[in-house]
Amino acid sequence: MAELLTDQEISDALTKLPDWQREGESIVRTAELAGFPQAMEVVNRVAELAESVNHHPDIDIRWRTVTFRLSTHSAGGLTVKDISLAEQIDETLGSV
Ligand SMILES: C[C@H](O)[C@H](O)[C@H]1CNC2=NC(N)=NC(=O)C2=N1
Repeated sequence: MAELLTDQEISDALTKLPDWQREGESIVRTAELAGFPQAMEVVNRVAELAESVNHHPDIDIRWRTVTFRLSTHSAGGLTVKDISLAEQIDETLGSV
């Protein structure tokens, strides 16, 4: 099972994830897309990513605003899996 990250490790990781914020034992990012179709495109791409790494974000979709929340449920907090998927989500958002 992935090891929990320390507070310092989380802070360090977030310096490279400027669009993400820590909220307790999660990291959260909200993105505004051009419209609902684009929002669903991003969500579907992230769903494929999540399946490929077997690590899944909580996703909140409100028209063109999508919020991703990451935490490693099995570890009860933040692990490298969350940081890695956040980086991949940023790449996906950067490509739409
Ligand atoms: C059995 C399966 O590997 C686990 O339930 C996976 C699925 N996706 C997951 N996603 C997240 N965010 N945390 C987990 O602990 C997790 N565990």
